[in-house]
Amino acid sequence: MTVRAAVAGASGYAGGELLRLLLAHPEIEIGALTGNSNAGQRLGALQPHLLPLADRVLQETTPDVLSGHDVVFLALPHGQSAAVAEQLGPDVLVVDMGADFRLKDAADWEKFYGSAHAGTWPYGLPELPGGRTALEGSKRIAVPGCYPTAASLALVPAYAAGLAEPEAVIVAASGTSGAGKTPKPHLLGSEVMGSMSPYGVGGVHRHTPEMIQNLGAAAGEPVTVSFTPTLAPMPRGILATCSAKARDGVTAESVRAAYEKTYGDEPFIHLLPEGQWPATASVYGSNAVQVQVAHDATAHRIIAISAIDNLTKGTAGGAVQSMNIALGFPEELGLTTIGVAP
Ligand SMILES: NC(=O)C1=CN([C@@H]2O[C@H](COP(=O)(O)OP(=O)(O)OC[C@H]3O[C@@H](n4cnc5c(N)ncnc54)[C@H](OP(=O)(O)O)[C@@H]3O)[C@@H](O)[C@H]2O)C=CC1
Ligand SMILES: CC(=O)N[C@@H](CCC(=O)OP(=O)(O)O)C(=O)O
Repeated sequence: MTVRAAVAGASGYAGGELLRLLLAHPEIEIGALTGNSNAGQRLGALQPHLLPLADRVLQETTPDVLSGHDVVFLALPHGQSAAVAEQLGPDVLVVDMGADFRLKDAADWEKFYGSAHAGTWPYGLPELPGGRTALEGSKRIAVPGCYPTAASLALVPAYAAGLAEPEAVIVAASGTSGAGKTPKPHLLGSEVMGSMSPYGVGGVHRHTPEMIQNLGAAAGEPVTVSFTPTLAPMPRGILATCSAKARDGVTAESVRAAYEKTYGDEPFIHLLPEGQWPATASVYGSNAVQVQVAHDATAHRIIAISAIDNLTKGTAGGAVQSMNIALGFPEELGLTTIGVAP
């Protein structure tokens, strides 16, 4: 069954990565491609790596242009999706790659995003407990943020198994594409190259409530999260170093067993052999997630580290994986766990 998909935000990084994946998806026909300031431009001028689509011209992002598709992907800035989504019929699968529908708590949304909460859609992280069931047959999907994807996949097994105290510390490094394509002074090559720097420090980053939501659901109790993002001099990738105090009686063996049980059958999550550590280079361009976990016996902390490609599993790959589940396709269709090296 071939489905016709439109992509709003096709000129951006998330939209470009999505199109790269959709071009390799055997059941997708690519329909309308839309933009904002770049409407009227050839895609080849904006996304030169997408050769088969080079002569397609971006249209305005309007309900008329987006209607008549089976699936509509929204890769728009925060706060722009709700107005578009409400114009699309209930039979269309709408996959929002922005943040608008990720949070359950309206007060959290208002505090971190500073606007009225649009609502909550099924959350596109199938590997969470109950995650697949929530997506099956759904017509609306909220794709997670890239940092919450990495951090949640690192720590959820520990919380779901009751091994960790409800106080997580997460420090994650992201490549610059996480900030989108719109030019910003702190993203100039001369600012980023050869340097790493923190930002959004002190519990103010907007992904913090999303992590709290995911970890709290897994733990069955509120979990506090201290999250510090850092910017790394690379185009793609997130390395999330996450830790929590271990509960009494927890051992290296019980931690390892919980992660093996949780991730043993997951198609995209690779729990690395003991002694091997995740690296962003290993998941470049792939939907794979590398995870490793250790028990620090001296500090009695669980240390869980994950690596993802922020644009693939962290955005577009997660969107395609969730779409596959919603439409009843094999979950891995059009996605790869094969990276690019060196
Ligand atoms: N980059 C990443 O790693 C991740 C991104 N996301 C999310 O995906 C979404 C897109 O991000 P990203 O691709 O990085 O951002 P970009 O800045 O690279 O792209 C933004 C896209 O949205 C379009 N756009 C901008 N303003 C409007 C508007 N008012 N109406 C309609 N379209 C508009 C732009 O069109 P034009 O160029 O024509 O102006 C462009 O196509 C965001 O919500 C982001 O949070 C989620 C997870 C990770
Ligand atoms: C490096 C960098 O700036 N990263 C972005 C994360 C972008 C992202 O994936 O999240 P959303 O989908 O919620 O925008 C940031 O920290 O704001």
